[in-house]
Amino acid sequence: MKALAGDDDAVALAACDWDGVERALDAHGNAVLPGLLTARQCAALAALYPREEGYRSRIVMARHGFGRGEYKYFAYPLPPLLARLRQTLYPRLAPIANRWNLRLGAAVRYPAELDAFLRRCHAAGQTRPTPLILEYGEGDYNCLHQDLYGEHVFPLQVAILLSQPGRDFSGGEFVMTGLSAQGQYAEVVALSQGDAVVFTVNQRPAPGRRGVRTVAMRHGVSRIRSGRRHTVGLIFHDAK
Ligand SMILES: O=C(O)CCC(=O)C(=O)O
Ligand SMILES: [Fe+2]
Repeated sequence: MKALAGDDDAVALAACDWDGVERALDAHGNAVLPGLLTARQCAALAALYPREEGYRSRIVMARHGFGRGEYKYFAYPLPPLLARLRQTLYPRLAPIANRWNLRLGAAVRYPAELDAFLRRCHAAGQTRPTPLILEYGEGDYNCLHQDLYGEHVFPLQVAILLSQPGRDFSGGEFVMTGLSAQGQYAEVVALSQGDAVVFTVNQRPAPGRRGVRTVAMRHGVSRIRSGRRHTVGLIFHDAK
């Protein structure tokens, strides 16, 4: 077996400025992990899209009112790189998720390891894997949404841009909105190929006039102006 520590993504994760990530998540509800994947890893993942095997379902977004474009949910076992990233990202994010719940007055606490959290999901009937790969062509977009799949929700998720902006596609920006008592705002998260964005699934705490304010977040993708854009999404809770 290839040594975990020798893999590019493990090195990239270890090199991340996790204090900076935590500060950005607290301030904005999203944070970029630059260069999480190499161009070669991105290309290898994007090349999985047209394959028949390895998936549990394919969703044509326009059929469900989700926007335009399509995506596929991976089946278990996940591609090894994605399984490893889901396993190694989770323990970095669980302490942040727990601190957020404390501030929001939510009783749920997340175990330190992904396997323990997935056992909780599976016991509640959330057994279907949620990691996914998306493909957008010219004119496609992803409506603002929240990836909630049942009672158990891990409050942070990750998306990785596999395509190179300017070369493979134009437009197609990752966007987030936040809604609170202080109004609604929108944010564009600039990503390069191989960058990951960690972002709020549902609600996040923010400083308010009287203590903590709850900000309800949604994410989506603006219209692809030209070319083709692929992303991978890592959601930590499984689906019913
Ligand atoms: O394509 C994107 O950048 C966003 C995909 C998405 O909605 C997700 O990963 O949950
Ligand atoms: Fe999503």
